[in-house]
Amino acid sequence: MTNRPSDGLNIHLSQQYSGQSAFALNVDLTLPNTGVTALFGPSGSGKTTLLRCIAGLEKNQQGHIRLNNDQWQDHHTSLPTHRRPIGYVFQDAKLFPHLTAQQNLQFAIQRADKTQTVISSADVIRLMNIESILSQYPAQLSGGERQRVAIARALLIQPKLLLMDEPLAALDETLKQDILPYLERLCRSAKIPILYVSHSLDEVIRLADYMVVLAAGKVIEQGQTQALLGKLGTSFSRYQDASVIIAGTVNRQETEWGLSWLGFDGQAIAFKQAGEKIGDAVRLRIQSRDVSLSLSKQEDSSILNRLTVVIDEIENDPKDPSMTMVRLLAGQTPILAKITRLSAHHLNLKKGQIVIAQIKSVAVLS
Ligand SMILES: Nc1ncnc2c1ncn2[C@@H]1O[C@H](COP(=O)(O)OP(=O)(O)OP(=O)(O)O)[C@@H](O)[C@H]1O
Repeated sequence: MTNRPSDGLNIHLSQQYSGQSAFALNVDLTLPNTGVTALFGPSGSGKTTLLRCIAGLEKNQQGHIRLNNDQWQDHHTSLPTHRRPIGYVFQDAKLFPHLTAQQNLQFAIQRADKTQTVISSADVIRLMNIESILSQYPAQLSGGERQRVAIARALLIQPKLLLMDEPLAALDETLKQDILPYLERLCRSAKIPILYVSHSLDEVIRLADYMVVLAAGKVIEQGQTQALLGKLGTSFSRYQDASVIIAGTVNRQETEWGLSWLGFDGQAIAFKQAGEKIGDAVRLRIQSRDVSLSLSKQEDSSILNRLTVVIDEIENDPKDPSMTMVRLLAGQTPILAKITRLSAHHLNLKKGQIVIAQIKSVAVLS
């Protein structure tokens, strides 16, 4: 195989562990060179191993890794970890315990690639909101604060690629919710690609532009987050909380009722106000179990959101004979509705049919 220079992160890797686990990682991926790519998959599917290979931390890894035109590894050579321009954030913060937060950051600044500035110290401190804790030692910080310092430290290395391995996994639910907005701001503003390992569909939906799903060391699904979540027959469409993302612009507000409307693909959907203004770009999460279907607009229903949609595909749930998933298109935007097979039969639902999607509840993502 010939390797042509290309944009993005190009990973062609195999790594084998012998012994009891006998695990093999085999991936061939070209990932976007901006935005967040989530590595998703069950425990033991190889997500951490893949990150470690990219970082050059695994022995015996075979293949090539290239970011844009920089070759980190090929069949002949492999850059040692310290020469790969990466920032790495682990589950637990791994700060130096004998150094203050400020000194931990200073350590990164000294090691930084002086030829490029991804982010300034001032910006990172503001983005992670750590100004007031800089003089503290790690033991004096909460888990969430430690993790924010660890993320800042990884960025101040001025990496060309940021690797994040379940950065929220060690935090309780409240701390997770506290730190997610910082991560969101970072992910939206960073000019470098971020590879983000997570078990949590919620995190992935909020943060990732692109997704790669691993199972038993192989890539089983990949694509733009919005498109992949809106597909049938994937691991996501069979999730208990299968969801889609609707992205659009706020075009109406009724503050008296505490509601905003998101315009997308010629339609509008109401959601609970969450501080957004007219003209803001917002993404909403819609769970398939919150979508019901009717053949006509029921004006006497309490449900506000009634979208005119076309049935694109119908799939019976292979694990639950009572349920059916229906893929709908609102313009070009896919929406999934999880309904009973009996209802689908009674309504005689067919591909191409125009129906009304009634959406009960909508979560604001950003
Ligand atoms: N040093 C090692 N020696 C032998 N087997 C290993 C080694 N490191 C990882 N493995 C095996 O490789 C497989 C993949 O592990 P990995 O940690 O990459 O999975 P993961 O998807 O990140 O899992 P989790 O979500 O639980 O962190 C597992 O079966 C694991 O036991």
